[in-house]
Order: sequence, then C-alpha cells, then structure tokens
Amino acid sequence: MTELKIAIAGASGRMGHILIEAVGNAPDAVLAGALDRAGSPSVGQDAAAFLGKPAGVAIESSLAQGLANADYLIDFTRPEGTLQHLEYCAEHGIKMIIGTTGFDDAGKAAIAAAAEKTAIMFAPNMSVGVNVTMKLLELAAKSLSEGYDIEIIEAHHRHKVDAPSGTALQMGEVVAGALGRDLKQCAVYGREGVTGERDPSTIGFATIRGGDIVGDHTVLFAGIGERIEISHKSSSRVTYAHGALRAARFLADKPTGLYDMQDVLSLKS
Ligand SMILES: NC(=O)C1=CN([C@@H]2O[C@H](COP(=O)(O)OP(=O)(O)OC[C@H]3O[C@@H](n4cnc5c(N)ncnc54)[C@H](OP(=O)(O)O)[C@@H]3O)[C@@H](O)[C@H]2O)C=CC1
Ligand SMILES: O=C(O)C1=N[C@H](C(=O)O)C[C@H](O)C1
Repeated sequence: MTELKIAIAGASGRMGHILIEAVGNAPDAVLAGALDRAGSPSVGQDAAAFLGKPAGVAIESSLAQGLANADYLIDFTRPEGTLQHLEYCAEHGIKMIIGTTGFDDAGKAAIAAAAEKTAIMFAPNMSVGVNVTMKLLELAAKSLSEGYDIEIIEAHHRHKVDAPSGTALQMGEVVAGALGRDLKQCAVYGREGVTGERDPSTIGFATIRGGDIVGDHTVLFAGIGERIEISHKSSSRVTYAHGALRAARFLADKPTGLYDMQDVLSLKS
C-alpha cells in the first residue's frame, strides 16, 4: 500500500485541525506538510500540537517548505489563499483537494485551468449526505417543475464569511439545471421592502448566521396545499474531513483533470 503524503493548508483553522486529526488517524495517510499564512502565530509550531501529540511537522508559510514532501494538498482556506496554492501545485504536479468556498467566476476558471496541469477535486461540501442530497434534489426538481416555488435556506456558525454558502449555491445550480434554468438569471438573494409578488421562475436564497451551527441546508418546494422540504444537517465537521481523505484516495490513480464529489462517490449518472 502506497501511503498518501498529504499537506494541509489553513492548518490552524477549524477545518485544518479536523483534517490534521483525520490524517493522523488514517491507516493509509501521513501528514507530509502544513501551511498557514505568513504572520499567523501558528507558523513554526508543530501542526498537531493542539492534539497534545506532536506530528513532527512544523507549520510553514513558505509553499516550497510546506509542500516539499507532499503529493496532495487539502485546502480549506479562503479563495485568495487557495488561488496562490493552486499556482504552486499546478507547477509542481501536487494533486489538490479544494474545499474552500466563495470563489468568483475568475477564481473558478483559474481552478479549471490548473486542472490541466494536475488532478484537482473541487467541491463546496465533501460530506456523503450532502452529495446524496444533490441527487434527491435533481429528482425532486424534475418532478415538481410546475406550480412549486423553490427557496433555499442555509444556516451556519457566526464565523462564516461567505454567503450564501457554497453548498446552497451548488444546490441552486443542481435545481436550476434540472429545470432548464440559468441560476445567474433566476436567483434572488434575500428580500427587503416592497418586493412585489413572487416571480415563479425565481429560486430564492435565505441565509442565517449564528452560534456554532455546523451547516444546515433546506430546499423548500412550496406548492398550493402542500410543501416539500429536503434538508441536510451537519452535526460534525468530521464528515467533511473524511470526504476529503476519500477524495485523496480517489485522485491517487487519476490523471490531470477537474473532479468533484459526485465523481468520488460514483454518483454521476
Ligand atoms: N467543502 C467542504 O466540505 C467544506 C468547506 N468549508 C470551507 O472551508 C473554508 C475554511 O473554513 P474554516 O476552516 O471554517 O475557516 P477558518 O477561518 O477556521 O480557517 C481558515 C484557515 O485558512 C487560513 N487562511 C485565511 N486566509 C488565508 C490566505 N489568504 N492564505 C492562506 N491561508 C489563509 C486561516 O488563517 P488565519 O486564521 O491566519 O486567517 C485559517 O488557518 C471556508 O471557505 C469554508 O466555507 C468548510 C467546511 C466544509
Ligand atoms: O464554512 C463552513 O463552515 C461550511 N462551508 C461550506 C459551504 O459554504 O457550503 C460547507 C459546509 O456547509 C460548512
């Protein structure tokens, strides 16, 4: 068995900690590097110090040092960080698992371009449950294409910086795609004041931020006389980390290219 040599970006972040612990517990993976941005107080410390059992891997701010021994980079940071890491990984053939959300169209295009040089798995949500929910949404949207108003409601912890969540946006893309609509044309992001009656062709988004909510998503199909709600609720970030490790195993024998969690979980039909 070849060990997966994995580096973690955003090593001191919420997901960074969970990922470092998950890599440490995986029988087929080894922590091969850890990155945080220059100026972070964590730089120079052992990446697993927070667990009380050092990994012998220091957190680096230099990509050359942090990625010297890695074949994979798992990156849950911010778009500007991921885009810097992307360039280096593409140049050096390091495979990437990108969980960061909040990219604009140019950022997404940069990821697609880098995937011509290295294998990349990019997904806004790596939990199995959310990705199965995407399939349920496709089915529901196709069957409820007339007479049902569609609203996507998401809730996250108070520290989240992007809205709507990447998962909510992907849910919107899936539903719009199943209905033959373009999300860019039909999305409504929040309402205020005298909005007029609801346009039936729109897909609405509502965002809640508070406390320590890990991540809840509901897609509401509201008709006359009934409504259907398809919900997913995360109670632990471990599911995301396990999805990221599953993605690294998936990429092991893959050539360059852009993959998503539907590829990893064989959910594409
Ligand atoms: N795809 C999925 O399954 C999931 C995706 N996410 C996404 O992952 C991302 C991170 O979430 P979370 O761990 O909660 O966030 P945190 O803020 O807890 O962690 C982010 C980490 O990235 C670092 N960072 C911030 N900016 C940069 C930069 N420019 N360059 C390099 N590193 C940087 C932070 O360092 P510092 O503290 O110094 O700023 C921190 O270590 C978000 O985009 C979130 O939406 C989250 C969960 C699941
Ligand atoms: O920031 C988070 O926490 C999460 N972000 C992802 C998103 O934006 O969809 C995934 C998950 O919901 C947790």
